[in-house]
Amino acid sequence: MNAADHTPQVTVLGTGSWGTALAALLARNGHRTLIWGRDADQVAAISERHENPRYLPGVPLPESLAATGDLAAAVAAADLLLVVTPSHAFPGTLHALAPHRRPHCGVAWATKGFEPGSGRFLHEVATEVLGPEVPLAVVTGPSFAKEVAQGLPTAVTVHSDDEAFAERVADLLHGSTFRAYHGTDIRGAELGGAMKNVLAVATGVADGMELGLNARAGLITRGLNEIMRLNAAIGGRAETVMGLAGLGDLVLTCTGDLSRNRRLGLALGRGQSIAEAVAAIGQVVESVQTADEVVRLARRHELDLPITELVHAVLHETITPVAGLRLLLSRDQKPEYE
Ligand SMILES: NC(=O)C1=CN([C@@H]2O[C@H](COP(=O)(O)OP(=O)(O)OC[C@H]3O[C@@H](n4cnc5c(N)ncnc54)[C@H](OP(=O)(O)O)[C@@H]3O)[C@@H](O)[C@H]2O)C=CC1
Ligand SMILES: O=C(CO)COP(=O)(O)O
Repeated sequence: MNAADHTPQVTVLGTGSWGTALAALLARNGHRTLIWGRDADQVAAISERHENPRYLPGVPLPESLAATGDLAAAVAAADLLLVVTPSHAFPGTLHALAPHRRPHCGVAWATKGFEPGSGRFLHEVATEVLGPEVPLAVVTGPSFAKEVAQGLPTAVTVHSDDEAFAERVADLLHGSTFRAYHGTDIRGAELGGAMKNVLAVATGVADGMELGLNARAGLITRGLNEIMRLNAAIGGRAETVMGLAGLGDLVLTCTGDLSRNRRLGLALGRGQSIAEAVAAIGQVVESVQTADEVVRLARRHELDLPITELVHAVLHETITPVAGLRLLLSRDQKPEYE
């Protein structure tokens, strides 16, 4: 965004619930905003009816929000790109945008997760695909798309190795009901956003089994401990875990029924199958893939993360939720902090 002679053009990639909510926010903040989606019907609905009936039904979108199905043109027009496709589509989205990106255009993403199959952080994927000179940032924190789209108060955080870029992205998002903080711990911020999705399945399972509020609080707190330990191992900052990207998003996702990851856990705790539950949710449920990658990362660092391991085993159907929680409760007594 080096163009002093025009207001910056922001292109959001992904017409799912979060991409649409963020694009609407940017447009309402007065920025020239274009959203790209792969589904022609969704693009037409956003352009013509100012609604995304598939992902945010009933929520009016600003008329100033433009939509397109032409990825090359959408990227070529952008001074800032905001990628909001799911983690499984993230590497493909970056490869698709790379040839069309203008040299000054930084890339941010609001995707939560890791590269499937390798466990690489998304900023590592982005650096490899785009090169080390491109400013990169992650937008993360406790933020249900529906509430943001409805204009309800929300706080997020934007992290980048390039502090000025993090601040610029946060500036574009910040508004009267949307507080955007910024920081420079991209690893810790990405880790928190990914891990909370896995831990939300565990609290969902416990709540689905009606194990009570004590169990829920215990799981959230011990889950936080798992984020703290893995975060220390990967070189993230401790304060990131205690902030919006860690504790904030963990609490939201473990307790809020708008969470798809929590809802997956609730369904499993009530005896439904994973396939049934995911189909009923009808949107991306990142934990299904992220659990594999967190376990891979933890094992690489020789860390024992029992709640994460339990969710991983439940999602692979190698243990039932009931047997898994019994196993968790029967673990040896130990100090609270190691
Ligand atoms: N929803 C929320 O409240 C929040 C979500 N996030 C994160 O944002 C990311 C996106 O999630 P969200 O918007 O909620 O997901 P949704 O399930 O609401 O939407 C997913 C969107 O991604 C599109 N998509 C899927 N695969 C591809 C692909 N290969 N290329 C292009 N587009 C693709 C889908 O298109 P199609 O309809 O054609 O399948 C759909 O538009 C996730 O990582 C999530 O964790 C973060 C914070 C809040
Ligand atoms: O990341 C989110 C809120 O911050 C959305 O959580 P779910 O993907 O579980 O719905």
